[in-house]
Amino acid sequence: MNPIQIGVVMGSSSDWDTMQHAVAILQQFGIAFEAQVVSAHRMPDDMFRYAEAAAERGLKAIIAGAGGAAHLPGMIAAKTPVPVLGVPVASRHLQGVDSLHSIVQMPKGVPVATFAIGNAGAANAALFAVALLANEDPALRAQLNAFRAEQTDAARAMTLPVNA
Ligand SMILES: Nc1c(C(=O)O)ncn1[C@@H]1O[C@H](COP(=O)(O)O)[C@@H](O)[C@H]1O
Repeated sequence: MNPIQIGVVMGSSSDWDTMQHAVAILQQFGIAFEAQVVSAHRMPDDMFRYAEAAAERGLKAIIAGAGGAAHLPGMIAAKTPVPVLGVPVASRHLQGVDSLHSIVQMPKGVPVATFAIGNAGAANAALFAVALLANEDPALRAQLNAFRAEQTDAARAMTLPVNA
């Protein structure tokens, strides 16, 4: 079996609706990944252990999704040199603006690559992880190029009611 390359973590199982879009992309590209709930707030010791072990375990990137006071991506980034891709999950009361601000406003020196709120952000975080891996993997690069070409064809084929 291929060693796990990408870790997907989220603060709660309630984030799955969003984070499944990251997982779907990783599956589509055949990336070996793991997905689990790890909360900085509710299970800080587990979160520290996960982050501390990530580099040695060979993870190439960690996609971390959380909502509200979304400290998970930043706290993981504080404990590992492995690149952390943060996904703001839409929150019930503030629609994810709180999540976005919590993730994006990291202090200088501890970066988290921050994506858009919600499903598209989750998918893009996974595509970004694929792009990172593709730097060292020509077959994966070809797969990514094919994905992009399909997307271009689909956009070119778009029609509008006014032209029908
Ligand atoms: N932001 C965090 C963290 C964290 O950052 O450690 N742990 C849980 N949460 C978030 O709390 C929200 C509500 O969680 P529940 O639905 O379990 O109450 C979720 O979006 C989760 O990411």
